[in-house]
Amino acid sequence: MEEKVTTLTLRKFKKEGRKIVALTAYDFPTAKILDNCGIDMILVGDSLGMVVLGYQSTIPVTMEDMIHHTKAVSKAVNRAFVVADMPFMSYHISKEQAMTNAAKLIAEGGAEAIKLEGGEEIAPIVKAIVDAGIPVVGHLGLTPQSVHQLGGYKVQGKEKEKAKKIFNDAKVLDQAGICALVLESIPMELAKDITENIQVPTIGIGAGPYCDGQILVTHDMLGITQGHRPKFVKQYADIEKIMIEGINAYIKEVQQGLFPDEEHSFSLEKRENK
Ligand SMILES: Nc1nc(=O)c2c([nH]1)NC[C@@H]1CN(c3ccc(C(=O)N[C@@H](CCC(=O)O)C(=O)O)cc3)CN21
Ligand SMILES: CC(C)C(=O)C(=O)O
Ligand SMILES: [Mg+2]
Repeated sequence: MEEKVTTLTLRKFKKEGRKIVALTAYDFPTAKILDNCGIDMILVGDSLGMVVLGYQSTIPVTMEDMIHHTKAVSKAVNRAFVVADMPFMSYHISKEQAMTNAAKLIAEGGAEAIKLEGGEEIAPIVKAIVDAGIPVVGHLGLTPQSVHQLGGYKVQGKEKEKAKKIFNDAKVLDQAGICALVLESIPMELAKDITENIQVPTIGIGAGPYCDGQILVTHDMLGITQGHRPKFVKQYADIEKIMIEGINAYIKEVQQGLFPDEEHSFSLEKRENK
């Protein structure tokens, strides 16, 4: 197995121009498969709410949800860098609350870093968490926890002034000590500019090819997302089709009395049955 991925590895990858490959996971088997494939970073995203809990946004996701799923993921992972999203309003009320919640995701959840959304306005909180010894990943551009303020899941930073603000936020977060920065749904030119002007690696999602790494929601790229899939997603497999085939075959065999057969049943006589 390749060496454990740490914050130092991420920095080294950026320097060497080796792309950082990231995906999301919310459960033990998925995390195990991603880790065995050699994915560099696994994010327990609050997209959990939309992808596996059936919510309309990431806003209802709680600290309890995040700890629960982070535990499952961290138990599965040997090599990848495990990052957990801080959920909506878990880092805004006070520095103390933010630090307590970050600590829970690390100590109880087993994450190695936490991610939070926002720029300059949350930089003091980022710095406090980093100073406490917890690696922090930033997240700029389309920040889904602010969906109501943004007026929908729209591309951010298209206007010159907005782009300037995002660039400045990236610089401020870099200064505050983040270990990586997620850039979501921004023009590729802006992502390139940020990537070339901060010290830590950028991880893009809908942010073009010039980022130091890429992330997607695993359910989107494997084709099991129910409902809307963002435009920036490329689908690499159709797992839903495979699931439907398997489930339909099972339904048919049970209805026709073909399953279970002798091979999958126990009997008093045949001792070799497991
Ligand atoms: N399944 C899923 N995939 C994700 O990537 C994802 C989530 N859920 N939930 C949390 C956030 C929300 N994200 C989203 C959600 C929707 C769009 C979206 O619908 N975008 C429009 C583009 C709008 C525009 O042109 O400005 C699209 O049509 O894709 C984008 C990102 C990304 N994250
Ligand atoms: C889309 C990624 C970056 C995320 O924040 C999530 O999965 O929650
Ligand atoms: Mg998120």
